[in-house]
Amino acid sequence: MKIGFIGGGKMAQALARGLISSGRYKAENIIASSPKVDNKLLEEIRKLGVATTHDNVEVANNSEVVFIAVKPLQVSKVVSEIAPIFRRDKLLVSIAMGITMRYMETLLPSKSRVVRVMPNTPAVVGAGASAYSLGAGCLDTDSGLVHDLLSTVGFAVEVPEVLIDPVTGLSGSGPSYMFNAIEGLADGGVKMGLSRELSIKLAAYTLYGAAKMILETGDHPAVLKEAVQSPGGTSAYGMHELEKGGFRGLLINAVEAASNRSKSTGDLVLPRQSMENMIYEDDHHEEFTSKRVAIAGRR
Ligand SMILES: NC(=O)C1=CN([C@@H]2O[C@H](COP(=O)(O)OP(=O)(O)OC[C@H]3O[C@@H](n4cnc5c(N)ncnc54)[C@H](OP(=O)(O)O)[C@@H]3O)[C@@H](O)[C@H]2O)C=CC1
Ligand SMILES: O=C(O)[C@@H]1CCC=N1
Repeated sequence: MKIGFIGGGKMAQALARGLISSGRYKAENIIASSPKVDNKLLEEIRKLGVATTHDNVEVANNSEVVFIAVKPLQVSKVVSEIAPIFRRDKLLVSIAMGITMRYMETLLPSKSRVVRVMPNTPAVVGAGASAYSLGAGCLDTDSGLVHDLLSTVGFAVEVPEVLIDPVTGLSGSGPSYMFNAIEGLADGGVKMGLSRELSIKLAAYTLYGAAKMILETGDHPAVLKEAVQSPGGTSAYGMHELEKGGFRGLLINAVEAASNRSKSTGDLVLPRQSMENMIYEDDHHEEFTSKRVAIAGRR
């Protein structure tokens, strides 16, 4: 199986590393591209034994599975670039936040095989969580193929595309919330006299252990929580403080806000006939935001 990555950044590296270390995919069958000649990220991916190029079409020409691993606003440009050579013997797998399959399908020849995936950064250590959706042009075997590719970096599940934005708000962005949680727990440890180093380690093992218990016992989190809280004990006192601050409500809000942000990023990229109103190649944040506001105002 020949695999290509258009974009050689953090997620492409994580996925390439997983594919290779699974032993199921060979480094010599993987190629990645990025436009800059002195690209540090591309250098990193080359260290894995992966071939690199600055030519996206070369990647597509040499791959049966082409991952689109560029930032959302660059998707239009790179998919349009490879569209002239794209055939049904190739599978396009986009990991870009917010960009719908319908949009990518409009840029490609009809009946192209397109898959949309939302992975997350723990893929770097083989503990990723990915959800994927298949486009209308996909073959019956594509679900198994994508599942096999994503399983090399962790858990993978197929979902309808309408759920990809919520997945983005939860597991796609979730690692950042949890890094903050670890930092906060460690700050508490430091406040109470533990060293910074030990506090971070204890906090990380605590999240890791709690997650492992959920996955391995299959018990509901509420059951496991009750087992920690003895009547009048320390955990009930700590939990009361968290709830006074709206702990669970804040997490719900975070997932909702991030899901909506993913959806609105997709909405920004309108069908092809409206493209002349947009500056796709400019990923400057202010430009992006003001354009979004302008589009929202036109609705
Ligand atoms: N980071 C995360 O937690 C997650 C990210 N994603 C999605 O993954 C995608 C990639 O994100 P991430 O890896 O974090 O981003 P990075 O910025 O690390 O990587 C993006 C890569 O795309 C390259 N690139 C830019 N323009 C082009 C082009 N025209 N042709 C080819 N390559 C190009 C960049 O090269 P250069 O450096 O030279 O500009 C860079 O190597 C995004 O769409 C994001 O939404 C999904 C899930 C989680
Ligand atoms: O915040 C972001 O842009 C990416 C998408 C999913 C997780 N992080």
